[in-house]
Amino acid sequence: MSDQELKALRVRIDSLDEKILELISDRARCAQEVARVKMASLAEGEVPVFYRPEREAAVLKRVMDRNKGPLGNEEMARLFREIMSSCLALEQPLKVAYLGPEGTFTQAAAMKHFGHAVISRPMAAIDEVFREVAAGAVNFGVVPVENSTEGAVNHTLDSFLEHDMVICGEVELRIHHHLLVGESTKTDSITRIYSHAQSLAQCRKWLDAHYPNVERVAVASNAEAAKRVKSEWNSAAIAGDMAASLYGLTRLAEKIEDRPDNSTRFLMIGSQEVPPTGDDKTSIIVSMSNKPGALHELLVPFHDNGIDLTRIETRPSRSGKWTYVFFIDFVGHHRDPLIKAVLEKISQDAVALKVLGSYPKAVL
Ligand SMILES: O=C(O)C(=O)C[C@]1(C(=O)O)C=C[C@@H](O)C=C1
Repeated sequence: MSDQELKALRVRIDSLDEKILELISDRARCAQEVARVKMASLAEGEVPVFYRPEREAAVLKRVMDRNKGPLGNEEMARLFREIMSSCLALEQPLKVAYLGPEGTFTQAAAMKHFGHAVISRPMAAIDEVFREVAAGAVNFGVVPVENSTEGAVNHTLDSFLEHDMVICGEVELRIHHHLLVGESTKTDSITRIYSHAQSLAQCRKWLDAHYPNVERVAVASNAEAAKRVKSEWNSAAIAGDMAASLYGLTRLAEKIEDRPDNSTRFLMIGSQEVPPTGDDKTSIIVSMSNKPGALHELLVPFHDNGIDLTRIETRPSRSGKWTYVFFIDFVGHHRDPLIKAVLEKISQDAVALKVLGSYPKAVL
């Protein structure tokens, strides 16, 4: 390519950037107008709802449907995700609590869902995220709920039994783990590997093969593991990209998770009900009386009405010895007439039924 050609292409890029800049500014002004309309149409004593997950899901889907490339759908949606995040921040800067410290996968999930224009607050434990949301100190919380290799995150499920929360979104993240070391680590003298217990479990086979005799130390989070190795010459950490760059660590080995499709699902929790989008999921908690056939009785209405169950998890109820509650996720919104009828049928047989929320299926 000649210098002349390169110059001409850059002139074109500059002119396109100017147009994009103008269009983004136009869009941002529109969002400001939306905020004004939302404020003007409030009834007496009503609180404005600026964040609209159902609309955001529709915007991202529309972008993906219309995208002709060469950028991929995910890439394009990510760019629009950030534009929308900045537009919303003009209306109302969202405060989001997540399972910290900084650099965790939960932080990455929060950014993937809300974009980077939110005010984010790391919390030391899952229960603290719930409490922060319940206290109204933040608008939303982000917590992990299940991993494709290791299963349910029980702390999260149990927290739903203790707090009244509405689930208003979900996001899935591919989890890649790396073996990380600090500048002063002597890589041939590693005697200790730190990580969160779930991550150590997700890399068990790799560790057995490569570091069979090295002590595995479970710590509160992967980011905490990364922080520790920075100052220790004989240890390594298992953590992801965010923690690696946050603490300036080097990847001794990349993508060491045992299963290449290792993913974690995260939930957005708050107090806001989300209207139907036509492509939703619902989460409920049900407790049945402790008698034979109770689970069968619970599942029949779903089967009879062709409702797609995406997950079922059992946890001790905490209100009696050997009594259990079921956490169930299924496709549909609790306001859909068919789902309404099924939930009514179940509540006739159940000891208790609580809808945790209906929310758009993860778009990104
Ligand atoms: O449509 C709205 O209600 C808006 O506030 C605009 C907008 C956007 O930028 O598209 C911004 C924030 C909402 O969460 C959804 C969409």
